[in-house]
Amino acid sequence: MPGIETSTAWKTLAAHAERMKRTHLRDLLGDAARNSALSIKANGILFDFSRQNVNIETMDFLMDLAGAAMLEEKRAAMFSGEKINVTEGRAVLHVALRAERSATILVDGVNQVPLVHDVLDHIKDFSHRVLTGTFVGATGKSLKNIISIGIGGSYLGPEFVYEAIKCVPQAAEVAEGRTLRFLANVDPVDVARATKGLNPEETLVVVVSKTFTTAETMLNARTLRKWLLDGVKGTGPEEVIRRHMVAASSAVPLVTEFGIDSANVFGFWDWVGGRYSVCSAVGMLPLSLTFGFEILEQFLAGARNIDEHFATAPIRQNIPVLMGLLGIWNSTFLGHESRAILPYAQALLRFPAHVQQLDMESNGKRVGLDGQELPFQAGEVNFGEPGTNGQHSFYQLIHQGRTIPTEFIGFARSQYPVELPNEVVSSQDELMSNFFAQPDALALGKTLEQLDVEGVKEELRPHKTFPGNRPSFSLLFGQLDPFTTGQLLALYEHRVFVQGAIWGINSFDQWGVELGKVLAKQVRTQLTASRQGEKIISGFNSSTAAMLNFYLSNSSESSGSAV
Ligand SMILES: O=P(O)(O)OC[C@H]1O[C@H](O)[C@H](O)[C@@H](O)[C@@H]1O
Repeated sequence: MPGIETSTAWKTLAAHAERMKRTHLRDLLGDAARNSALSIKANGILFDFSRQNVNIETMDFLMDLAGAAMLEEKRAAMFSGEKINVTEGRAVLHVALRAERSATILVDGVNQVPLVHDVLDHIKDFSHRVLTGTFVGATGKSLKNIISIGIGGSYLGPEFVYEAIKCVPQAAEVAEGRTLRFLANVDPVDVARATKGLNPEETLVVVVSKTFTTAETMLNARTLRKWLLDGVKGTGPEEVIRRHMVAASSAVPLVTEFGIDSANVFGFWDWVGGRYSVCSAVGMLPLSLTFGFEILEQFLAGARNIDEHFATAPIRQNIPVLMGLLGIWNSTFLGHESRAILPYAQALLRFPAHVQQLDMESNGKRVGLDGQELPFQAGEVNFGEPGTNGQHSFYQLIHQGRTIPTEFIGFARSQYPVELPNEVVSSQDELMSNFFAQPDALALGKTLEQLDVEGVKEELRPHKTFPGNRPSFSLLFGQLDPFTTGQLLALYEHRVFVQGAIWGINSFDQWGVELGKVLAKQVRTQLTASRQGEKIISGFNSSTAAMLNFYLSNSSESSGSAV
């Protein structure tokens, strides 16, 4: 099939983009009919994209592009369990992780949904036993601390959801007196941070790894196995591991080889990509052990709610489809290479980091499905911080430096309202005043003439000018709770799918992370030899060899300061 760039829809959009580059959001936003057409309400969410550099015609052309890319057919293929991850021969079924018990999704003729619910039932039962003190540590103490070891997709999603849900009062109540910490980095400092102040006798370690071979995770798992064996006395090592270590993995034989009881392995399947695995045991296990399964069920229901919307809503009214098409428009047609994710909710502080992996590992590709080099760039640089913090940090660049499409995520109600008697607004209204103001500041900007009228000194006017015309969209929800957290997760997962489908790439492999791992193996071998007295560093270019020499000669305490 010829690349999407050969389609009429693509060429029409490319020509249209040249015209749209000459329009300004100041003028576009003056058209109330346009604005109301570029805003939809669905599933309790308001999605306003009137501050994108688009008019009604642009949206028509983008719909044509979706048709030319066979977006709806590709979406149906994903939902029906076709092996759309062609380079790995796998289905892509994170939607099955939150499917209703009664649903049927076949892979190789086998319904996967009952398998999903078996594991969910197992998690429900196990977390209930831990939370009620029926399953206890080897010395009889209740397991009130959880350390979840995992990296990449086995860490970022669960951490984002943990931070979001821990701010929900009902969840905070269940988690009272409990600790959940994540250990991702192989930096020994992360081990120290994760274990600091915890009693191993009261700690359950959850090893989360799809492959159970990831170097960092396995070293951290061995490190914490030793920490447990050193710290839990009076019983044999097998009992200590059986009582204090469990796993979420799709590689059950490797887990049992490690020493973890097969009864305490919570499986998932090759059709769950790491960065799409939050709704599998990867997230559900550590989070249920902290907040209880019932709260996590609401999270799954939220994700399912958006799955249904994505699968069935007409594409013009379909939030992830619109988000994805606008992503294509901004990056491919208008040339904006980055985007900023700005949740006006402190509880979403780790959401941008999750989206970073989800989007950049999925769509940061150089070839199409057919292996041909793409004639355009795929993927964007994603970054972000909660508002208003970001405003006091990098918004300067967004307002007056580069043009970076921004994504504002806000909530109508706070979980912890603060209303001081002598303040003009509540803290939530103060926060949201910024949420509503920033998109207009970016879109409308401020002209020299306005500054003149305001009496600003002439020499300062250029410095105080805001060009405006900087696109953004706004997603507004009722309240941040487990359900809306699930909705948000699924919206962004499906947006990634839409962009990958239009670009014609495989969003579900990640060969780009392999080369560095292979080279690290070579360095590891050299470091082992050097530590055993081998004087010669070989097999590296002179730059790496010099850095290794510097590292080795400064790495013992007696070698003093490195510089
Ligand atoms: O879950 P694991 O198999 O340990 O993988 C952890 C992570 O490492 C890999 O290198 C990939 O880049 C990620 O997509 C993955 O999530």
